[in-house]
This record gives sequence, C-alpha cells and structure tokens, in this order.
Amino acid sequence: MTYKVLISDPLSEDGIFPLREAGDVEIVLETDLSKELLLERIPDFDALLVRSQTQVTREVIEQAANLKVIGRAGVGVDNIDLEAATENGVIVVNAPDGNTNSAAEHTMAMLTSLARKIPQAFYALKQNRWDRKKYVGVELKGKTLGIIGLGRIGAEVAARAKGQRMNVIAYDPFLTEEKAENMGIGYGTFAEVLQAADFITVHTPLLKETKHIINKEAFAMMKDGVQIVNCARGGIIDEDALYNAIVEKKVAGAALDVFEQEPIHHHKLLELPEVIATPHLGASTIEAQKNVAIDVSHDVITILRGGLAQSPVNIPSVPQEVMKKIEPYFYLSEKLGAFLARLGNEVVEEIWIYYAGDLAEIEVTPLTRNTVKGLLKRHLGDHVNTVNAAFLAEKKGITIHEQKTSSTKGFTNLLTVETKSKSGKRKVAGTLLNGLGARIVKVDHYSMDVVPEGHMVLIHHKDQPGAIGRVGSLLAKNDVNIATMQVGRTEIGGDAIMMLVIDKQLEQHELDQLQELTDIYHATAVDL
Ligand SMILES: NC(=O)C1=CN([C@@H]2O[C@H](COP(=O)(O)OP(=O)(O)OC[C@H]3O[C@@H](n4cnc5c(N)ncnc54)[C@H](O)[C@@H]3O)[C@@H](O)[C@H]2O)C=CC1
Ligand SMILES: O=C(O)C(=O)COP(=O)(O)O
Repeated sequence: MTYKVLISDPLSEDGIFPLREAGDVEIVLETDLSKELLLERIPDFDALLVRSQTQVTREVIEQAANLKVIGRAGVGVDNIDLEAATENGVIVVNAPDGNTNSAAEHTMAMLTSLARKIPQAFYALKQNRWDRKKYVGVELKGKTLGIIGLGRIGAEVAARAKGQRMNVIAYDPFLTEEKAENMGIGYGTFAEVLQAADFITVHTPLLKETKHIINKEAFAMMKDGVQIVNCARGGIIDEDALYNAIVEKKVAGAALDVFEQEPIHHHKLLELPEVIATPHLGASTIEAQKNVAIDVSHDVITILRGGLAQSPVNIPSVPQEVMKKIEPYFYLSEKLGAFLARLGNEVVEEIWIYYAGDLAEIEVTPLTRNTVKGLLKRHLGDHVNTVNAAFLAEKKGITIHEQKTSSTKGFTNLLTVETKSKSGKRKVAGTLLNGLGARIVKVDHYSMDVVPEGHMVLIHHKDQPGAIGRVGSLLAKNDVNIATMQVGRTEIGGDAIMMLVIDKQLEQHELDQLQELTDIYHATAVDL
C-alpha cells in the first residue's frame, strides 16, 4: 500500500528524509495553494503536512475523505480546526520540541533589538542618516522581564534573560512558587506580572482563553514606558489596544514576530516608529526546520502504518512503556466491542468496560476507545476510529463507563464489555492467553473458549436431546462446514447456547431456517 502525503507549506528537505526513505509514501509538494485548490486536492491524500500558513479549516477536513493524519511541523496548531479533525477521526500531530531553542533565541534577539532600537537605527543608516541621539536605548540588566506563559519557550527565555542579568517574573497557571524558586525566577498572578515588568513577553498558545489577554485593561495595569514582545501568536495581544497604548505613550515599544492575520500588508502598527517586526521568523532556522520536519515525518509514517504517535494533539499521548503493556490487548478489545455490536439491533444506551487482573494495573483509556470503536463500527463503518470513537458515542447519547475490578474469575487478565439497551444488558468477556492469543471466555452468563474471529453463529436454545443434531444437520444440508462448536447451559433442560465457528457467512434465509428448528429460540450471525 502506498500512502499519499501532501506537503502544503515549505518544509526542510533535510527533515523530510524519513518520508522519502519510507518506501510506502508518495510525497506531493505543493505550497501556496489557494483555498479552492487545497479543497480540490485534499480528497486524494492520506496525510497533510503543514506549518502555520495553510489554514486547515473544517471545510478542508470534511472534504478530505481519505485523510488520516495532519502533521504540524512546529508547535502552534491554531491554524488547524482540531474539533473538526477529532470529529472526523483525523489525528493531528505536532513537533513540540524541535523549534523551542530557535523561538527562544528569536525572542531574545527581538528583546535586545527593541531595547537598543537596532532595526530603527539600521533603517535610518540605510537611508544615509547617521543619527546617534535619536537611537539611545536602555539596558536590559537590572530590568524586570515579565513572562506570560512559562512552557518550553517561556522557560528558555527565562534562562537566557537571567544570563542578561534581568530579573524575571512569570505567570503561568501551572507555575508554582517552588518551581519558580528552582528556576531562580519570581512568580506572580497575571496582574502582578503586568504591574512589575519593564518588558513583557508572551509565550502562551493562542486559545479561546488567551485571545486578547493583553488588552486595553491589561495595558492599563502596566508600568508607563513598558516594552512588549510577542513571538508567540498574533491574537494574544489585541492589536488595536496595542496601537492605542503606543500612541498614548503608555507603551514605549513593541517587537512583533506574529500578527492576528498573516501575512500582513501595510499594517497600521508598522507605521509606528516604536514598533519593530519580523515576518513570523521565530522557528525559521536551519536547525529548527530540520528538527520539526524529522519529528513530524516520523509520527506521520507511524500513524499511516497503524501505530501510535509520539506527539498527538487531539488524543492523549501514551508513554512508550505504557504502550508496550496495552498493545497486546488492542485486538481483543476491538473484537469484544465488535462482537457485542452484532448481538443485537437495539440502540445501545450505555457501555461498561471492566478491566481485571493485569489489566487493572495499567492505563486503559486507549483500550476503552478501541472497544468503543469496535462497537460503533458496525453501524458507522470505517469512519469511526480511536480518535473520534468517544466523541461519536457521546453524540449518539451513549454513556461510557470504565471500571477496574479485582474479580478475574481465575484469569490473569479479563476484559469484560457490557452494553445496555431497551431490552436489557448483554455481556461478553475475553482474555489474552499466554502464547495462545485472544479468547472470548464468556457470552452473557455462559462460559466459552472461542477465538474472536471469522464467521460465528450464536444460537439460544432449550437444553434438549437432539437440538445440537438438528442444527448440525441443517447446516450440513446448506453445505456449511462447522469448524468448532461450544455449548453452555444454565441447568439441565434449561436455557442454553451454542457458539459455532463456521467456514462461511450465513445468509439470512439460513438463519431463518435455524430459528424455525424445534427447541431453537434465536440464532445470531456474528462475523468478525
Ligand atoms: N513565532 C514562532 O515562530 C513560534 C511561535 N510559537 C508559539 O509559542 C507558543 C508556545 O510554545 P511552547 O512554549 O512550545 O508551548 P508550551 O505548551 O510548552 O507552553 C505554553 C505555556 O502557556 C501556558 N498558558 C496557557 N494559558 C495561559 C494563560 N492564560 N496565561 C499564562 N500562561 C498560559 C501553558 O500553561 C504552558 O505552560 C506556541 O503555542 C506557538 O503558538 C512556537 C514556536 C515558534
Ligand atoms: O511552531 C510554531 O508554532 C510556529 O509558529 C512556527 O511557525 P512556522 O512553522 O514557522 O510557520
């Protein structure tokens, strides 16, 4: 199988070698696509690789019938409609570490340039103006740098600013006093940081919660003559409020790498001499571009081949050591879900998934998603996957319960899935037998030992002599070969079930014939 990958923003050629060498990947490089052309191209592709330029909107995602993964060669994913991706089962991955250093270095370059007015002085010099008085700056040493958002980049900026002998104070919802102390910086609330700082730099992602956090009210809290740096995302700072704060001399200067709408043309902020800017260059170094392209290429290949990504954005990442433990159960969990889905035609209202024995010791969320995927697939088809399974279940009004239990019924591991619908509850349990693979060991309250694959027929009947024979004869008459057969009953002469593994899929009329046999209550075909 060959996977088609569209690269729609310029990516480092040195960084995409994992894709080039993959053998099963066809790369199409088409940058600067118009919205219309992207919509036209996208249905052909299994993967899309972007930076910050391509706008991966809901419309694009919904048009992308074959898309499995969107790789963001960088950090910010605000140009990708994550909700639409999740709803459509498309995994989004990014490269969170590869450009941290470059972004931090660019921030420091902007901070220094701002303090010493280097771009303005250079521009004047280019125009033959030797003006030493006009471009007197301020030192960074001894000044307070306020950092809003102390993640990977914020923390690197803090370390570098300390090297410049600045006092650093930061606000981040995850920053504790102890952590700040260990880093040798101060910490405060959002307002305290704004009030204390001579320079403010923002390093949050652009989210609903961070949109315009630096607004008119925020500027009012700041010191007069404060200088602002934004190498994170346009939109974190309200551009109109910044413009006014500069015109009113509240803000002495601003260094901007990013804008609310990119690319910019004749932006009013650029008309102000206090503003210096770069065209979103924070991650534009040879090293960062190579790093992010390598990381995202690896993740994209892994996902296309059915593996689990290192840096997924819209599904929780699973550490490698946890993955090793749960991977063997993936097959079993999906098959149990699929088995239950075929037992009845009624609308499932609730799902319980019980994890026992070895399973009770590990992180099972990925298995829960996989079970739900197996269950929903019967009616929703291949559209459902581990990314959107929980979302689709919720949309269909199905509640999912996940429970760890100590009751293993003698198995070293036991995965039990139970569904509730209007007519009652159905249950199937499975285990992974050491060296022998997956087995269904219980259907409702009947014990079994069946490999969960192939064509099966589950027959509810009365425990009477001749019932098994009649089923065997009818199947033989229809030229259906029985591979294995298991029988279980509650009591002699009571309700019983037969679980047959057969060599072909039963036709509806064959099922009807089975149900007409004496002592047979009901027959269900289960094709896994
Ligand atoms: N200019 C450029 O070329 C680049 C820009 N970026 C931007 O920088 C952003 C940050 O990148 P990283 O540091 O790698 O991300 P990160 O996820 O490591 O750090 C973000 C931090 O912001 C904090 N945060 C979230 N909401 C906040 C709030 N309301 N107030 C204060 N802090 C808040 C988070 O707790 C987290 O610690 C990215 O999301 C991206 O948009 C990243 C790389 C290059
Ligand atoms: O990684 C990020 O968030 C960036 O902003 C870098 O963007 P870019 O890949 O240079 O368009």
